[in-house]
Amino acid sequence: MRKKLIAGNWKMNLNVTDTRKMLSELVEKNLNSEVEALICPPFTSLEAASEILKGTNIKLGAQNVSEYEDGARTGEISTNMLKDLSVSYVIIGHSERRTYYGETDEIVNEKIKRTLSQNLKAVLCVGEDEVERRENRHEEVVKSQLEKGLREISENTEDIVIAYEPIWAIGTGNTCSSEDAESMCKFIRSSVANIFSSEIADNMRILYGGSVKPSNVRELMSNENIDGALVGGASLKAEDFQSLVNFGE
Ligand SMILES: O=C(CO)COP(=O)(O)O
Repeated sequence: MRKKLIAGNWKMNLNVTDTRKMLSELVEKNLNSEVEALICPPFTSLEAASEILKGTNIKLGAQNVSEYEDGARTGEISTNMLKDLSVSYVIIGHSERRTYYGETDEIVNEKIKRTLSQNLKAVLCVGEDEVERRENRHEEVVKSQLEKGLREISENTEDIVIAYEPIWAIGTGNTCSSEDAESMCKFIRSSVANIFSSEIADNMRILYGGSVKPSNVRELMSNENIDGALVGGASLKAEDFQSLVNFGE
């Protein structure tokens, strides 16, 4: 049985003071222990977050990582630097990094290899844009992202999580319907089975992301192939994140 995962991707929001405030409130909340909770703050807040989350069941993640181990890579952050701060998950290949910072499938693949090699969990983001959806090319696009992103990976596949985030649903309030999200997550599971094996696919968690809110999380999580959510805007307040983890309660 796959344990549901609710992950908050804070993106470029909440400075250290705001992080301390939010997480100090969150650790006092009653969260469903059957659901894994993950917070991915900006790099600058990781140390503060690590201190506050220590001893809790709330996991800590990063929003990106370098594909290189160390060295002359100005502005980059390494897996070792993240592990030093008790980070256990890394979001890789988010559409905003692909769109605004030119991250290719090949770079994403290198980042995943680096992340898995360091025994960190990799959350691979895939998803089509509005034109690709309109032209009914969403399965073709996502299948290609999976095949290229997961190329030449054979170890630590249990540390891979997939996040299906249709770009047209991110930050728009235009959430993918529960039926369409389930259909795509089922397609992703089938694609992963072809890349690895049915056993690996059956055990791999597949999240949905794109305007998930406390008001729609329960319906989305009721689907067989949706194992959680990757949430942006609605993850920034402790009360909202508690509601997401408790599936709208
Ligand atoms: O990009 C997302 C999470 O990674 C989704 O963002 P929103 O929840 O704000 O639509």
